[in-house]
Parts: sequence; structure tokens; C-alpha cells
Amino acid sequence: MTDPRHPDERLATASGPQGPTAPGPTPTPARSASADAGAPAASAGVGQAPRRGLSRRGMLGLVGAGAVGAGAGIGGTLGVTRAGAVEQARTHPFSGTHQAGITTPVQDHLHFAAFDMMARTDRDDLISLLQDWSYAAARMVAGLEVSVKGAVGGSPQAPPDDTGEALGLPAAGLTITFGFGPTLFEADGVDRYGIAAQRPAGLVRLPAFLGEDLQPALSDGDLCVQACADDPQVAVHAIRNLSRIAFGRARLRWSQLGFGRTSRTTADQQTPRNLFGYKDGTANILADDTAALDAHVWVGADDQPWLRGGSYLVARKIAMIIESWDRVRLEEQDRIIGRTKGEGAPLSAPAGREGDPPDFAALGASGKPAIDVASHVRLAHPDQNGGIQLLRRGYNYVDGNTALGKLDAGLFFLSYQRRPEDFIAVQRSLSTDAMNEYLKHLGSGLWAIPPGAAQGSFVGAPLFA
Ligand SMILES: C=CC1=C(C)c2cc3[nH]c(cc4nc(cc5[nH]c(cc1n2)c(C)c5CCC(=O)O)C(CCC(=O)O)=C4C)c(C)c3C=C
Ligand SMILES: [Fe+2]
Repeated sequence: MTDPRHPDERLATASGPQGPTAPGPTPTPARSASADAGAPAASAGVGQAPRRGLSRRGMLGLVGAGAVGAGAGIGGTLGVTRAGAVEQARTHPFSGTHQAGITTPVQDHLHFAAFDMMARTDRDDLISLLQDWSYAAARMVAGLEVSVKGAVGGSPQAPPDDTGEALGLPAAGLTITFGFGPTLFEADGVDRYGIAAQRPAGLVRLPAFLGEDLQPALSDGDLCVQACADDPQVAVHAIRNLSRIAFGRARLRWSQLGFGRTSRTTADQQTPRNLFGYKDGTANILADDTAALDAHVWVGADDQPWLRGGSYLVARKIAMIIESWDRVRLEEQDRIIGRTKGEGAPLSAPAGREGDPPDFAALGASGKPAIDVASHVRLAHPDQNGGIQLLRRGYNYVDGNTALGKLDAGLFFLSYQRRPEDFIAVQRSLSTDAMNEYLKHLGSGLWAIPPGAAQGSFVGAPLFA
């Protein structure tokens, strides 16, 4: 059954050590009057009809928190910090037409997590989880704790609602993006949440690709959460607290930390470099290219109505054999990528600039194509793939080292596209990529990314309408 209590009350019990049946803490005043002083009154939602599945009190709490982000806006400079002081901090609102974290200027750090729903959970459990996650996410992206009582404002006799490691830190551009995997809609032929009929036709496990060595422990998941921030502690705090809130309803399946974004979504962001040392994100779709976003990223009228304005997210954990790569001659590295290492210029004009368009017909001194037929850039380019473009948002990762004394490193590839088939087509085109000798795909997942939550509602609500 849907829990009618305010998310703050549900949080306090669901995340406690005794689980959902534990008694709630004694009501206490808000964590800090000054910390929440920046939140507009809940009257921001007056006039909006409560949506099915979201309690009136829950809606009011969500509106209050969500409106904080909306007030500051993208690129806003006024962030309300957990310490209660007003500081310079970038905030991105949780609610909106699209979820934040897709076209948002790519932040420096990632904590990505996949969750599985727990056995014996039902539709109401899923709805209440999405409500509680939305409530907490709307607060966290605004630089607030997960609940009003937070880390230190609750009963001393109960575990704190918020884990506390982000106290005093600004929002750091935090975005939290939620997704629904194929198994959420139907697993082993069981429609546990009554949503099987709403599963988009393309939302199925990705097919097998050449040269992958996928590990179930690094793949798939009923739900995914992408937390990106300019402070790693803020991103980790978000996943940790959402995981805690999910107690009794969903369990962490796998997670991945990422650093050093390998992409850009705005022209004024410098193109970063991946662990092969090359500029990555040069030819990415940018946030102001609305025509390309509509054509390639946002789900349109040809898909499930509840997903319109959303997208599909592909995650691939790709190990990079960097010790072997580091022994390759520079000229050969350039040939494999199809661009120069220094400037990032296409090899059709190696003395040119990063932004120069690649000319795949140009011939080199030897009479062969200047951009090799097996180069990554040629095989991934829209010209080779029927015009397909992906919005890439990946991160570097280093997970320590292997038993052989090599860095366990690679690229946590993330791409958003309006059709899963688009990723599949590009990945198939990369089957002859010269770079494959230095890569191993270890993890994989596909999730439908619902549109942004409406003010006063929760992420994915139209799926349950
Ligand atoms: C299936 C999609 C892709 C995977 C997987 C992928 C892995 C991967 N890429 C690099 C490094 C670079 N990729 C670059 C460009 C590029 N890559 C893809 C797709 C996938 N990459 C696309 C669609 C493009 C753009 C092609 C174009 O339009 O020109 C580049 C060049 C710079 C840039 O444009 O970003 C680099 C470098 C690695 C290291 C990697 C796996 C570990
Ligand atoms: Fe690439």
C-alpha cells in the first residue's frame, strides 16, 4: 500500500536499522531554521491538483524543495548550503521538461548506481520509492539535506535522516537523473508493478556485441540513478542517501565512481581528455542545439506517451588496456583515433583545428584515406551510421589496480539517445574499430529516462497515471 505519510516521516522510519516497521522518531523542529529559510513556502503549488499516488503532504514537501532549485535556476549563483549560509554555488532545478543531468553542463564527478527492486514489493512500494527519491533529490540538488530534520535535527534516539557528509558543502551543480530498466516492467514473465503494457518496445536488454566480456555484477538493474556534481563527496552523498531511503524496497545492485568528464555539452566547456590522452567530446551534441536534441535525444510521439520528452540511457563500463596503449607510437595512436593527440584536429587536416569538420574522402601522402577506415572517429561518425548522433556523457574511472600490477582503468561510457537502436547501430559499426585491441567492455545497461518531474509531482509519475 502507498504510505500516506509525508516523505520526511517515511524517510525517518524506512531508513532506520529496523526498517519500515520501526516507530518514527519524536517530532522535532526543523534541522535549522536558517538552512531552510531559502525555501519558498509550499504555497508555490497552490492551485495544482494533487496527482494520484502522491499524498497531499508529500506533494507540499516536494513543491517546497523543488521550487528552491527552480528559483536559483541553471547557472544560478545563489545556492542555499547545508550549513545554512548563502554561498556561491551552481544549482540545477530537479523539476522541468527534461530531467537534469542530460544536457546540463557536464560536471567533473560521477557516482552512478543501478538498483533492483526487492522481492515481494508491489506497485505502491515502487510509487512511494519514486516519491521519496524525488523529494530527497529535489532537496539535495538545491543544496539541502534529504529531509528537514537532516543529520542533526532529529531525535537523538533515532538514526539521523541524512548521513551528514555533505554538511557545509554547497550544491556543487548536483544533478540526479533516474531511469527505468527493462526488468522493472516485467521479470520472469511477471508484471509485478502493473506496468508491463507500458514498456517501450525498444527497452530490452542490449544485444551481445563483438569483443565484450560482460559481468552480471556490473550490468543491468531495475532502476538507475546518475548523480553528477563538481564535488565528488556531493555525488557520493546523493547515491548513499538515495540507497538508504530505498531500504526495504530496492537494493543497490552495482555502482561506479567516475572522474574527469570525457565529454562536454556546452560550447564554452573545454573539451576534456580521456585516459588515452585524447580530447573526447569534440563532436558531441550540445545543449543549445535544440534541433539535434529533438532529432536524436528526446523521445518523440513515436514512442510510449509517458516517455515523451525523456530519453534512453546506455551505460558501458569499458576497461582500457592503458599499459599496452602507452607503448604505441604517437602516429599509430593518432591513426587509431582519427585525430591528432595535441589539438584534436581531424587527420584530414592535421595542422588544422579541433573544430574543423573531418573530410573522410581526403587521401594522405601514401594515397590511403587520411582518416583510416578502421579509425574510431570514422566508424562512429554520423556519415557512417545513417546520420545517427549520440549525446555522450561519460567519465574516466580508475578502480585501483589488477593483481598483475596494472591500473584497473577505463571509460564509463554514458550516452543518451531517443532510440536504443541508435546506440546499437553505432556500437555495431565499431566492431572493426582499431581501438578495440585496447578495450574490453565489462558492464552494460539500458534504461528509459522519463521526462522531468512536473512541479509538485515525482519522476516517472505519468507511467502510473
Ligand atoms: C557506441 C558508441 C561509442 C563508444 C562505445 C565509444 C567509446 C570510446 N570512445 C573513445 C574516444 C573517442 N571517441 C570519439 C568520438 C566519438 N565516439 C563516439 C561513440 C562511441 N565511443 C562518437 C559518436 C563519436 C563522435 C564521432 C564524430 O561525430 O566525429 C573521440 C574523438 C573526439 C570526439 O568527437 O569526441 C575520441 C577520442 C574511447 C576512448 C572509447 C572507449 C573507451
Ligand atoms: Fe568514442
